[in-house]
Amino acid sequence: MIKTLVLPCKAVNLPFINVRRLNKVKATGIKMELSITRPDDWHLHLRDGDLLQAVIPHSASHFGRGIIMPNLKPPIKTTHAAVAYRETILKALPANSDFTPLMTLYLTDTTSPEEIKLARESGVVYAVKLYPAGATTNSQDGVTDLFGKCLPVLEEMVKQNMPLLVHGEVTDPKVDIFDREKVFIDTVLRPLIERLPQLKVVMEHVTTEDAVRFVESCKEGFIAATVTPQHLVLNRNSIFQGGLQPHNYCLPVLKRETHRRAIVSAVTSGSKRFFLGTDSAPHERRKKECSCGCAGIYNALVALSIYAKVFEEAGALDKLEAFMSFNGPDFYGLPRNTSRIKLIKSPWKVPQSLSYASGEIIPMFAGETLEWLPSSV
Ligand SMILES: NC(=O)N[C@@H](CC(=O)O)C(=O)O
Ligand SMILES: [Zn+2]
Ligand SMILES: [Zn+2]
Repeated sequence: MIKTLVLPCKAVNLPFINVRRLNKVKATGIKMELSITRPDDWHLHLRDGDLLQAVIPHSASHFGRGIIMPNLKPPIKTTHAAVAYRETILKALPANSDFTPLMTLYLTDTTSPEEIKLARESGVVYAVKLYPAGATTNSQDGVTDLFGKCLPVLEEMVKQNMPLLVHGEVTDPKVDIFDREKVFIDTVLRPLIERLPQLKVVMEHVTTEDAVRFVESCKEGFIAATVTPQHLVLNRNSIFQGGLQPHNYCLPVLKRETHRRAIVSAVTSGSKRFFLGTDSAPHERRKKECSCGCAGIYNALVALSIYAKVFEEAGALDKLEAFMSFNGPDFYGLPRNTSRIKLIKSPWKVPQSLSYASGEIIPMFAGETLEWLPSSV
């Protein structure tokens, strides 16, 4: 018998659901289903061109809204560009999708306070993204000196109540890659918050116990963090398991098991400071499987299944909905979604690869069987 743990749900269409499989589940009476408020993705790379067309149905089928990262080539540095990119995304959405892209601006050394006012007035830009120059994919135009170049902009962001989203790693090549998040907290984030305590900051894709402790130590409602599926289920061994695994390479790089456990404890504790941000970051296969592969894991297909598994294994399924669907909008001051989705405890196989016009994408956990199937209601 199927056991519904939460409340009744309205229909949503998820294109990759296999209805025959669903019927089989019901027929054989496999376990349970969860009904939860439709989640949002507070950290999403949708790219542009063919890749956008290929990936957008996956996110749009699961999520109500997505914070869209601005690290395109060229980056989305102005409100004008953000408005145009939003239009492109809306055009690429499947028919009948009501997915809402929440746009962001890419902070540079020369972003003006005026641009922040324009962003706020636009009504479609919800945050500004800090990429330390050289820290990650397409961050070349990022910030070289936050305190030296960006203080007037950050002060305007406080006035406009515009959150700063942070890729929290220093770029000094002398700092060990596994320590870059911790050093960033000590040398940039803590001083920033002391200087501008009213600034809202999201520490994106936290990967260490240090980051978890730091976020927990800050004032609730001002500092929060997104957490990816990969940093909840993989540790740094996964990058080297049986040979080099380019599809498990992302930034900030996966860390030790102790860090992974600290992140799991934090999110499953029920703290409001942590919320879902997949950091789904597609790259064409040849850009991952080459001598200098790109950082980024494509997890849009599997994210909800993985989050559910993590909360289930921690005995914290009752906290899953807040992490997925409440903490994010509450932090951003936006309404929670009103529609619902189901997660059904039923095995499903992740495709080996996804073909699209310019090549293929290898999804996270390609070819593996996962347990929780996101479903229409
Ligand atoms: N996370 C990643 O490894 N890559 C992201 C950039 C980012 O979020 O840092 C990308 O755009 O590919
Ligand atoms: Zn990042
Ligand atoms: Zn990202």
